[in-house]
Amino acid sequence: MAKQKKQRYKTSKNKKYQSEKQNSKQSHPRKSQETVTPKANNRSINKKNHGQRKSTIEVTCTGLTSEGKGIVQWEGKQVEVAHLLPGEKAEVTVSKKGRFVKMELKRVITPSEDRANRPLSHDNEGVGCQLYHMNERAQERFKQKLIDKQMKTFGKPKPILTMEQPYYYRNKNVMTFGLDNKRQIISGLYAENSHQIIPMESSIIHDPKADEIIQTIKGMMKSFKMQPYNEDTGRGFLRHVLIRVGKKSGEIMVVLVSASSVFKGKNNFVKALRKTHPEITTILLNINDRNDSMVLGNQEKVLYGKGTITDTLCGLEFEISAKSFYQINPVQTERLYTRAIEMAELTGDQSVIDAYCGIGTIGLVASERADKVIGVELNKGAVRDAIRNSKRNGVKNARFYQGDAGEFMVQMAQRGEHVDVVFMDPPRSGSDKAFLSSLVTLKPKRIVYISCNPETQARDLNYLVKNGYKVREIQPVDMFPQTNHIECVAALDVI
Ligand SMILES: C[S@@+](CC[C@H](N)C(=O)[O-])C[C@H]1O[C@@H](n2cnc3c(N)ncnc32)[C@H](O)[C@@H]1O
Repeated sequence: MAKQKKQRYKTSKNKKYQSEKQNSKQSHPRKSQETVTPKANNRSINKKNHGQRKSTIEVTCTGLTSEGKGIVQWEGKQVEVAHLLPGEKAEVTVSKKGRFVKMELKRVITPSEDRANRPLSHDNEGVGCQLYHMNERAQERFKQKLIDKQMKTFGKPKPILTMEQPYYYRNKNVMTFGLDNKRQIISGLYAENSHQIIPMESSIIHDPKADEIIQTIKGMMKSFKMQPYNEDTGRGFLRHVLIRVGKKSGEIMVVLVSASSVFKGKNNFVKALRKTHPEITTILLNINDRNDSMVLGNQEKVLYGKGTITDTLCGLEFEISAKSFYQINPVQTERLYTRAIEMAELTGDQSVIDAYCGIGTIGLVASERADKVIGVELNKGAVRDAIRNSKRNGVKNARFYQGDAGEFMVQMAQRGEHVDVVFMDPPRSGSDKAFLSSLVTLKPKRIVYISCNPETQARDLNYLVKNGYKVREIQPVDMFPQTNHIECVAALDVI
């Protein structure tokens, strides 16, 4: 049954992009035949005036930033150009505002061998994918180089675990709704560092069914007289739609994020949406009347179904609420957890902590090789999910606690508790002093540190290395192909 449901997702789009590893011998159809006489300097082609100075120039890319943007030297300045690769010659538009220079890629004249075999911008499908323009081998090299550099003081990291089919992998989509300047409803992602919505109908990393449901909702809004929310005026209803897909179970959750709890025509809307998409298993209304950049608010109403979805990971079943953290790439998550648990060298008689445990995934998967597991997590709903997941999978040796992981560790250290192995998987900001200092006081034999931000991970590893640990192994995992994000696991042993 689950297999049947999963196969429904295999639309023609899934077939559009095949792994480049399978096609590596193909020629590069995008290689331009144009020849351009090399110039010593980046030169100006034409100039327009629109209040601010804007012109088109020809440039050569000399390197990459750590975010994967091309570097161009221009008028004594180093300027970043998104989607440009080292060695490439290209036409870019330049605009200047005071001392600030902005360049946007117009046309690549001489493409690099590292360029991916796809159009520069195809219906905005690469929005949010900073490495959309790089082929798979180049992405692998780029990420390996970054992680090698970031971790060099701790030893040489292992080769990054890349994904066989690095497309349509996300199990969660969040799209923002608004009006364009013709007052037409649009859905898309915010542009970098702004709240301007870039409309997009599909993405090379989204689940195609989730993208399809979002387009259906956008199409329904007019007939239901549902207005998108306007952040400036505070008027309108629909802010975002969040979709979660159980890639193995086939279950689908739709969360309508609104600015108010008054949802006129709610029953008919739900009925019409389910009629078009009978595959949706639950629909929720989340009310977010805040002014910050958080997508979800605190209030939640279940409009249809049980309010959660279930999915299978590493052979266990997990129930997931709308607000709980759940890794977005399940294929690579299984590889990440498998490596992390291997690196922990569990023997079955150890006492294990799963810090920042979310819905309990790592701890529950590791539980069969541990004497006992203690999980700690800040998000109340996620802890509820973890306890439910423990029961659901018949795990008897795991306990989950709600609270700040740092405070929890301080209390454990004060009580002088014994811990053998600690898994820690903090948010992007990394861990804090309270957590780290109590960790070294508890002195587990082994620490396995999982992180989606190598910069804060390196900072925290540095603290642990200065306080009695040595790094034994570092394993990067490509959890986020096409983007510049990297996941990394480090195993440390007490000295
Ligand atoms: C990167 S996620 C990892 C979750 C889980 N380990 C997994 O693999 O799904 C980080 C988790 O830390 C939680 N968190 C954030 N700050 C925390 C804190 N101070 N104490 C405990 N948990 C926290 C978040 O709610 C989130 O569930």
